[in-house]
Amino acid sequence: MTMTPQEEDELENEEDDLRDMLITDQDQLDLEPVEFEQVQIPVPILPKVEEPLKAKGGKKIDNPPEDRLVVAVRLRPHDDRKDARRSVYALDDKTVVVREKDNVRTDILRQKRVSDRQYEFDLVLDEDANQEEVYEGTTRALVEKVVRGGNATVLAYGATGAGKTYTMVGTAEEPGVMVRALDDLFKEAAVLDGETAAEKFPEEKDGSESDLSSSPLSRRRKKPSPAPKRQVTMSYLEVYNEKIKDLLNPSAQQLELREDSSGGVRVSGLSEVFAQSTEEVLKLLQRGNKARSVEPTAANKTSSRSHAMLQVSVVGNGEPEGRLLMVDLAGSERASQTQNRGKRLQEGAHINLSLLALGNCITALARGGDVRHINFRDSKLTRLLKGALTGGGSKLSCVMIAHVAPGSVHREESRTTLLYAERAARISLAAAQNSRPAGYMAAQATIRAEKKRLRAEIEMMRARLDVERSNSDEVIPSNNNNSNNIPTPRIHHQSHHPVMIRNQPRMMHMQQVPNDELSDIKEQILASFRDQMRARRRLLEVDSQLLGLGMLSDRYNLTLRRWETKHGQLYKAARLGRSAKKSLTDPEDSDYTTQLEEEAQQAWRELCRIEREQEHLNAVRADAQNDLEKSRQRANILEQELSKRVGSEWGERELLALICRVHELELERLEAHGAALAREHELRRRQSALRRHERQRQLCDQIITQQRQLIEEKSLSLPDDLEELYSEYLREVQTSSFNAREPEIETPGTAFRLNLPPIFTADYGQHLEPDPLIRQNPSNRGFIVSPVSSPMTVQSHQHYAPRKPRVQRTYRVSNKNKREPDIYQISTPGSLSQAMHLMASSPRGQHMSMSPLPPIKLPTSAKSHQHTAFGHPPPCPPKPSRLPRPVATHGGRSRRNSLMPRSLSDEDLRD
Ligand SMILES: Nc1ncnc2c1ncn2[C@@H]1O[C@H](COP(=O)(O)OP(=O)(O)OP(=O)(O)O)[C@@H](O)[C@H]1O
Repeated sequence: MTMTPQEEDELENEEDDLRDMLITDQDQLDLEPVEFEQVQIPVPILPKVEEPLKAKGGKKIDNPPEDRLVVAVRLRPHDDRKDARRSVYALDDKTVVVREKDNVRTDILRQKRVSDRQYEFDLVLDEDANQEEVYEGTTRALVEKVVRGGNATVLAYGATGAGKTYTMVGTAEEPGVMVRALDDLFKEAAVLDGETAAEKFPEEKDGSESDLSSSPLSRRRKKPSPAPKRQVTMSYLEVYNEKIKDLLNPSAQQLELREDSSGGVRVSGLSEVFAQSTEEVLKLLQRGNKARSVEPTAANKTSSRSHAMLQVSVVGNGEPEGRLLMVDLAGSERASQTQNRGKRLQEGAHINLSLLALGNCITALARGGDVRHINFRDSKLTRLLKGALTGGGSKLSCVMIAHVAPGSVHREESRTTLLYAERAARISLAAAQNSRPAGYMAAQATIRAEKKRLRAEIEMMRARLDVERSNSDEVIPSNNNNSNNIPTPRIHHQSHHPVMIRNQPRMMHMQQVPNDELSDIKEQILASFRDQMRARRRLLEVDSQLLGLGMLSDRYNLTLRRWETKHGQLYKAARLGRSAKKSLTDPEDSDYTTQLEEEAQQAWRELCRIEREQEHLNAVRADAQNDLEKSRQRANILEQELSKRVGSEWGERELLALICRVHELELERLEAHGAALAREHELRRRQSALRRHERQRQLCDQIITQQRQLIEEKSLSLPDDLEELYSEYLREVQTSSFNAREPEIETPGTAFRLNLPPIFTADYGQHLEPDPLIRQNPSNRGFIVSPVSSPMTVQSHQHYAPRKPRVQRTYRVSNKNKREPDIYQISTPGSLSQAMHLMASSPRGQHMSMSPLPPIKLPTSAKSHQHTAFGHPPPCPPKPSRLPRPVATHGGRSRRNSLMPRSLSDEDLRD
């Protein structure tokens, strides 16, 4: 879908507003803003609003769909005394309108905003809607699902003071959704228990029971069931300033989130209580609400400063556990509006940031993003809601109730809320539940659809053949290999020849049919089938290519995700925004940042290329689809013509059998293609999982290496078990990486017993040179010296030759034992740890402790090729045969810096 410039402008404005509203004083709080990504928002044409509109209430969302997030909007009562004008109206039970300020219409510079904006939702509840109507309209239908083992979520969203807590908690006289839902859960559970009991013990219904009301509830009342009952448990927590508090046990310590192996999140230590009755639940809720962080603000006298989550589970009676999550989100707020200062302002910033994180997830989900790549980790709120927004692998119903205050002073907040809700309405829960990439699903869907169509056609032809056969005494032999038992004629491959079937007398009969006519139609039909096949194959090929591109883009998206996680903003936004104007790379950046930046830029370029390619392939696909449809229609017309023109039943039957066979073969081919696609997809998926594990392993190695260096630097002693663990780790690495060609290298276990050894990475065996060049530079006597406790200092660089798969590292070593320190340079294609290993394994080196220095500043031109030895592994590891190259020097001096060394002789090391 492309947007007009006007629509783009409008979208830009809306997103700016959204951002402006949700981000409070970032500088003051030193919190990084989260950028919104551009999304396409359709701008509907607004019917003229002449009069304040009469809004509707009391409607309900029938049968809330499980495949997408359902959004309802509730308008809170408008207070005419405080604000005479309204800006939001409910047009009908599905539409809300935000009216622009009157003076905006005359403002030429803001022309793009002059039109009023109309928003469509699943349900709109105006200010006349009472608590019961809201509950009935949004949540009632979910309760039954939950009792039967389903999962459902209700989210209350809106600006501060818009009425979220009123809807969810309510008052004693007008209880809200939470209380009503629990009340109904108890009732439903009792009804179902009664039904189950009646099914299990039917005799109890006989006799005196016969006059009872047929209502299951009354049966349950009159005859208590001996069957096991469903039980309702509840837990209630709040997320306040990124801290989780148990509202049913407020004195408990702050709670932590734990992730299980399947990626699900749970709150460890959260109390879960069994509730027996609505009264009991009310008491528990009241107790929890008292413990909730509520403070008066300028916008709301009882402003909830936290997100509250009530989770109710129904267990027992052999049904799977049903769960209903009800969330009263804290209200988004503008710092200017609330006039908050200090603690309140900081609370507001936390609230806004978590809501922004939720907004980002919603945007990504609404765009159909792969769940695996959506960043739910940005806030506790999004981590807790991940399952609710993605289904967590099970069927889910999710309703968002967006709250809006209709007064004109709240216009901007209302617009933001509706924009947010509109985006949420696009979340497809079915897509989100599916962790498979869209490309694969699309390819398999095409195959499925084609197979279905072919099967239907085969069926149809078989039916026609049966009819024809019953009219004749002819028996067409069937092919035993034919899985569909379609009568199969023996076919001559030259299609213009009449088809041969076994029965000779009938052959004689067939030859009496005007052959030219028959052949001509047959030719045309076969040609149209050939066209169909060609178009279908092109379609499948394109799908396959799109699938490949999809997987590739997943890979590059992963890189961007890393960048985004590091910078806390979307890469696209950063590129398009201010920061991109100067440059994404900064000369002050660390090597890791620079490398990540380069990788992200590369990934971005690739993604742009992939997008172009995808566009092209989609056009090809559309053509192929078109061709397929056309040739199908042609074949239909020809078939009809055949029935009319071919007088011989034989001719038609023969042709039908032939087409049947062609279809059947095509069906088999499609099945094979589908299976191959599934295999290919599985292979790619595993490769991608392997890549992820490899990346995790590399990160672990880096972390361990740096930690070991820190331990050495600070001369820390370690507990025995940790030491043992580390030795085991080294043994593991060694076993998997030592090269049998290098028997002279001592095992780390013996060489490093005295000094805590640095890590060497898994590429040790491949890169290590048995005899590295070691040189000393006498001209740099003033080189940095290490602390007294660690007389030898090693500093390292990896020099990457651009576009060459060769890496050369240079290590500088200073020895403070002598009066004037010597500077050595060790050049080896191995890692620093390998160089240190060599040093340590020499008689003198064993008594030295080594530690790295901060990176040496290199000239900017060389910067992009510089990496610390502890940074990422080389992008293209060198082949062993090409490795033994010392760093490039000019007469013993490095081109890159002047610390150029003479050779460190054996004597130096021998001491
Ligand atoms: N539909 C309604 N009918 C009657 N009163 C309402 C309604 N909605 C809100 N109110 C009243 O408005 C005030 C603010 O509502 P509420 O506390 O529910 O807002 P909120 O959205 O939860 O705000 P915050 O995010 O700051 O907690 C309350 O006094 C509440 O009783």
